[in-house]
Amino acid sequence: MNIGIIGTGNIATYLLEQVNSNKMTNGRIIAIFGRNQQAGHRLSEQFETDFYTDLQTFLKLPLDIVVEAATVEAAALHLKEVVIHKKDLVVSSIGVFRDTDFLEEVKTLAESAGTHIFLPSGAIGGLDVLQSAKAAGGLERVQITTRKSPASLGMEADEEKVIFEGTAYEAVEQFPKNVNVAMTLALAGVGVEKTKVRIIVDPDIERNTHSIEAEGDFGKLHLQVENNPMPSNPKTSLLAALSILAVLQNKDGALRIGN
Ligand SMILES: NC(=O)C1=CN([C@@H]2O[C@H](COP(=O)(O)OP(=O)(O)OC[C@H]3O[C@@H](n4cnc5c(N)ncnc54)[C@H](OP(=O)(O)O)[C@@H]3O)[C@@H](O)[C@H]2O)C=CC1
Ligand SMILES: O=C([O-])CC(=O)C(=O)O
Repeated sequence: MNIGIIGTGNIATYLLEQVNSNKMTNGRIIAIFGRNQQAGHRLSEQFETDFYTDLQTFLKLPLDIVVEAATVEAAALHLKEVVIHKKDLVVSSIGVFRDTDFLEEVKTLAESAGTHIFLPSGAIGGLDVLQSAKAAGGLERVQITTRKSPASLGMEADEEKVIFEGTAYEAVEQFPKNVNVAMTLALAGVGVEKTKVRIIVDPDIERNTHSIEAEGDFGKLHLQVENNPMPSNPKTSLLAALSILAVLQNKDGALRIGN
């Protein structure tokens, strides 16, 4: 499997280490696309991969799958092109699908190109439960409370404080680098308007903590993940990078676990 990555930051570097150096999948990252020349050339040398600043040249390579690990803005600019070039796609900046028309466009393009779009579970879990719970309708309520340190939220704070309460749609607009998880939850469950989000800054915690509650005909879900942040970007949890690695490991497997 030939893998390409969009982005030259924290998740991209982690995947290069695990895939190219530690051989944790049966594929190889043969190319990265980015705008940061310095980081791109450094990664290219360190992990024996090619670096491109021109998307069209990158997408002409024999890539089987492209992992977007950049930003919501970069995803909005580049995802459609990836699918038009008939590549499978893994999206990290899932907040981009807050624009549900854009999601429908990318999905329709993938259907006609015969490719697949993977939305990893990222820094949370429970998406299997939500999808099962709504399979016959009957999922009523979904809420996520995200608690992060001031460093993870990129702000100053001396005491615990609720800094946001609203819908997933509003949360992703205001915190595009911190609550992609709210968007993933919304897509798996009851949508961007009905998914409720609370964000708390807490100077006493070190882990990025996401608590999910859901209720419906199936019963109730309570799930809490306490994620270690990544050293090179404390906004991002290690589990988010691991979930992309797991997608790459499992994508072509004969056995599927979970719905
Ligand atoms: N789904 C989930 O659960 C989670 C998703 N995420 C999301 O994953 C994404 C990657 O995270 P992470 O690696 O930690 O972030 P980083 O900030 O470490 O890296 C982002 C990279 O994107 C690059 N970039 C920005 N704009 C563009 C562009 N227009 N074209 C090409 N490259 C661009 C940056 O380059 P430059 O140096 O030039 O700025 C940088 O290399 C983020 O959107 C993050 O919010 C994170 C955690 C959980
Ligand atoms: O990594 C996390 O804990 C969550 C995150 O940043 C996001 O969803 O964007």
